[in-house]
Order: sequence, then C-alpha cells, then structure tokens
Amino acid sequence: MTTLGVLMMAYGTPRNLDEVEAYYTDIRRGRRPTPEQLADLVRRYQAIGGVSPLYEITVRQAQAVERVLNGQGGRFRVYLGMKHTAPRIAEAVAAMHRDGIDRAIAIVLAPHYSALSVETYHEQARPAAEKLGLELACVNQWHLEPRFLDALAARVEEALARCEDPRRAMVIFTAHSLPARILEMGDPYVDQLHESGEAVAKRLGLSHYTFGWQSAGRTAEPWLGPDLLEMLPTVAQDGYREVVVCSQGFVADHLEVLYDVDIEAKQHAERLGLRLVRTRQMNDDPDFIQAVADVIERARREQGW
Ligand SMILES: CC1=C(CCC(=O)O)c2cc3nc(cc4[nH]c(cc5[nH]c(cc1n2)c(C)c5CCC(=O)O)c(CCC(=O)O)c4C)C(CCC(=O)O)=C3C
Ligand SMILES: [Fe+2]
Repeated sequence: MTTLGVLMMAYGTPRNLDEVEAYYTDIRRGRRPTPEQLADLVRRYQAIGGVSPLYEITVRQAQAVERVLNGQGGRFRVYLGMKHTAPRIAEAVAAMHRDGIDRAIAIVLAPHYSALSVETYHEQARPAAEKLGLELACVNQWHLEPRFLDALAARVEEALARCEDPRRAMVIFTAHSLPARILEMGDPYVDQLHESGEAVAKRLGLSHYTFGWQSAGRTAEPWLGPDLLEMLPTVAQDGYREVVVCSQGFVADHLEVLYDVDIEAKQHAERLGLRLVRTRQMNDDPDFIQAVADVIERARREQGW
C-alpha cells in the first residue's frame, strides 16, 4: 500500500508581534498596511495575549487527523501548508514530493467554500503540485459532513446549557464576512453557511436562531452584512437577554474568535444588557478530528485511491 498524502491547509498566524507587519502585508497581497492599520492589528493581538494560539492548534489538528486516519487502517501522511505564513502551501507540496508521495488529498481547515477563501488555497496548491507531477484531489467544502454537523450541534447545545434560560436565548450563526461582490459571482458561500446552520437548528429543534457576519475587512468595498455587532441592538430590542454566538465558519480559537467575539462583541452585548455565550471551537477535539478524517476518507473513496 502506498502512502497517500494529505495537504492540510490553514490560514497561518504571526508567531510574535514582530511578524505582524509581514503577515498583514501578505494578507493584503503585498500592500503594506498603514501605521494606523498595523497598530490596530497589533493592539488586537496584544488584547488576546500577544500571540494567537492558531498555529499550535493547527499543528495539533494535523497530527490528530493523521493518527485517526492511520488508526483506521489507512496509510496517510499529513502535511501542513499555510496561506500566509511558513510553512507555505507550496513548501508542503514540495515536501510531499521529496518523500515520494505522488497522490494527495487537499483540504482547507474551513468548511464552507468561496472563490475568495477556499479557492485561494487551492490556487496555491494546484500549480505547485502540477509542477512536480503530483496528483491532487481538492476538497471544496465539507460543511454538511454528518459528524461535523454533530460536532457543531453538540457545541451549540453545550453553549445553550450555559444560558440561564436556554429556550429564550437567540442563537446567531456567524462566519467571516467577505466582499459583497461574491453575491454577483454566484458564489455558494452564503448558501452553504445557511445550510450548515439550518441543519444544526433542525437537529436541535431551535426556534430562535439567525445568521450574521463577523470580522469584515477594513476596506472601502461593501462586505456581506448584517454584521454581528449591528445585529445585537435588534436582538436586545426584541426582548432577548441571552445570545449564543456560533462562529461556524471557523474551526479553531484565533483572533477572530478570541478578539472579535470574546472581547469586542461581548462588550457590545453587555452594554445592551445582553449576555453573550460563545460556542466552543473545534480545535483538536476528537469528535471534530474524526469528522475531518471522514471528509478525507470520503475524498479518497471518490477518487478510487
Ligand atoms: C474567509 C476568511 C476566513 C475564514 C476561512 C479561512 O480560515 O481561510 C479568514 C480567517 C482568518 N483571518 C485571520 C486573520 C486576518 N484576516 C484579515 C483580513 C481578511 N480576511 C479575509 C477572509 C477570511 N479570513 C479577507 C477577505 C480579509 C481582507 C483582506 C484584504 O485586506 O484584502 C486580517 C487583516 C486585518 C483585518 O482585517 O482584521 C487578519 C489579521 C485569521 C488568523 C487569526 C489569528 O491570527 O489568530 C483567520 C483564521
Ligand atoms: Fe481573515
């Protein structure tokens, strides 16, 4: 049995505050941020303790997925490639090739597809693989993977259990906002976020839930709305006292969760007399890791590998 590669791709995070400028420049496709923009981002990293736990969590996720896949009788080797930091996606592909791997499944640690998110990872992976003659099967989305939905539902249930009156709490499913032009592009991102949220709501029989966007970029073009922060006053006006935020578009604790939700949104909520409870992130919890392994196994079967 030959070893099958798994190219596991994730966003990447600066390892320390000195790396923030280079990171931000990379996210902005080579345009350096203004001193004000940089200072604001540094301030947000400082507010969550100086560094984001994202890199360590991503490494643990990759190792755990490899363990589960191989424990099920497979022969996989997982390689981690980051979009904005080292080890880069192309480096991970090159490492696979050096190790003699000629087939790999490429998966992004983000469940919902958009041409402006998941596709940008594949756009780095595909040419790197082609150049080396490595066959790549790219997974576009996995937001409806049954055990992923189970994991998401379990976290919403657990967050509701932390509410004083779970039946009267509003659940808001969020994801990273994207430029609103994806709507004219026929992009499936918005529909997919509704699909996974609806599936969870159905599993739990939720009657009070809605959808919102978070962490929109600081650019001039319009972004998908409504923004979570703008929704909170309406939720308060409608008489809710507790709100559960499920950042379903993210699978780890990182800046967008630890700052944008835990600090910024929580402060907004408190000023409105709302208690905000956030669902726990997936990180390397076994139920989530099994779900990712299921996605990879499914892709392997579909390829006939
Ligand atoms: C769709 C999407 C995901 C989810 C899917 C996926 O995971 O891929 C995601 C995740 C993440 N985004 C992250 C960080 C940042 N994203 C930024 C900016 C942007 N994100 C965008 C999109 C996404 N981003 C876009 C279109 C921009 C604007 C770029 C521009 O200007 O054209 C900025 C710049 C400053 C700011 O705007 O806040 C930062 C610092 C971190 C790591 C946090 C940590 O370090 O813990 C993570 C996991
Ligand atoms: Fe981002």
